[in-house]
This record gives sequence, C-alpha cells and structure tokens, in this order.
Amino acid sequence: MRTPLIAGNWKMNGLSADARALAQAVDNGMEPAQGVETVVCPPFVHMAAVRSVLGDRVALGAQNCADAPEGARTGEVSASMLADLGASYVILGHSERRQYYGEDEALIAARYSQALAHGLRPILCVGETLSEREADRTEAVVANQLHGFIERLDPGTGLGNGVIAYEPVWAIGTGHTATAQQAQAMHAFIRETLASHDAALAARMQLLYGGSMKAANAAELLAEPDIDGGLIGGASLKPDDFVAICATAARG
Ligand SMILES: O=C(CO)COP(=O)(O)O
Repeated sequence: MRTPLIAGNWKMNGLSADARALAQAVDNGMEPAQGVETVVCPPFVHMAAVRSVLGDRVALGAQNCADAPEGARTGEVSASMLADLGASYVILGHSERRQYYGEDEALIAARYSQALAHGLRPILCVGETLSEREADRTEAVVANQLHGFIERLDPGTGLGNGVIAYEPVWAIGTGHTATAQQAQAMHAFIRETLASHDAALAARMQLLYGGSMKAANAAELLAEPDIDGGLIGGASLKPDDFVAICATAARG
C-alpha cells in the first residue's frame, strides 16, 4: 500500500520569524507516529531556520533545485546544498515556474535527475490550464508533460522514488478545487500513463492532488483510490488547517 504524503508548499511567503513560528506550530500539532509522511517546503532562505525547529515527524523540502551539480549557475541552489541542509524532498516543475520562468520539460528533467542523484525525493508537478480543460485537452496536455519528461530522464534511474503532483492550474490559489471525481479521473489517467512505461513503478508511486485543497475538502479527495496525498499551498500557511489535513490523511 502507498503511504499518504502531505506536502506544504509555502511559496514566496513570510519572513524568517514567520517561517520559524509556522514550522513550530506545525511540528507541535503533529500526532506522534502518524501513518502519513509530512513535508514542509519553505523558501530557500528560511530552510535552515525551519530545520532547526522541526522534530522527526515533519520532513524538510525545497521548492526547486539546480539542473547542474555545482558551478556557474548564478542564483540557483544545488541539490547537494539542499541535502546538506537536511532537505529530503524538492518540488519541481510547479506551474508557477513553468509560467513565470519558462521552465520546460528538458530543464525540469535535468533538475529532477540532480535531485535523485543527491538523495532528494522530487515532487514533479503536472496539470492543465483552464483553457486547455475547456478545449477538452486535459489528458493530452498531461500525457505530453509526462512522456516529454520521462523520455528526457536518465533511463538508468528514470522516475526513481519520486512523487507526482497533479495540480490543475485553474484550481491553484483560486478556491475552485477540482471535484473528487475530476481529480480521481486524472490521477487514474496519470497512473495508466506511468504504467505504459513501468507497471511496478506506477503501482507504487504516490500521486498527490494540489489546487485549493484544505481541511474542509481533504477527506473527500483523499478517499479516492488513486489520490495518495496533497500538495497544499494556501492552507499550508495555516498550521491548524495543515495539521488537520495531515490527520485526515493518516486516518486513511
Ligand atoms: O500550488 C499549489 C501547491 O503547490 C496549490 O496552491 P493552493 O493550495 O493555494 O491552491
């Protein structure tokens, strides 16, 4: 069985005191020995402060990593630096990075390979825009993102022990959550698409839903058979909400 995974993407929010207080509140709220993997992904500059207040119930993640191991990459942060800070996850290919920074499948695949090479679990984000959904292109868009990505990975490591997050762009930060049926349909589609490359990997890979997920709708989404967790934006900045989502995931 796949262990539920709840990851908080704090995006570009908060100063250091806010990050420390949020991490402390999340850590304090966690039940011991929950049956859920929990991760928080603060901005790079707050990661060390957050690490210092987290116990072992909450893992540390980053919101991106460099596409090269070291050297001339001004402004980037390498996977080895993140691992050295105590990170164990990294979000890659978020739609905000694709939209505002022009990240494409080739770049995201290079970042992903770096993450795996340094022992981080990458959380790859895929998903369609509203206009793509309205044009009935949702499956085609997500299939293209996945195939284009997988064919650029090192065939020796492939997707490794990564995680995929389905984040419909129209649901991110809008309050318009996908219905449980819409989300489940896409998660099942993603699992089938992965199975066409590697059936065993498709069966074990955790697939997360992201897009206006909160305490009030988590149970319905997480009850779906192919939804193994959540990538939480806005609600991850509210410790009570985030802890409640983790508790829901732990209850199965
Ligand atoms: O982008 C997201 C997580 O990566 C989702 O953000 P919201 O939960 O704020 O919609």
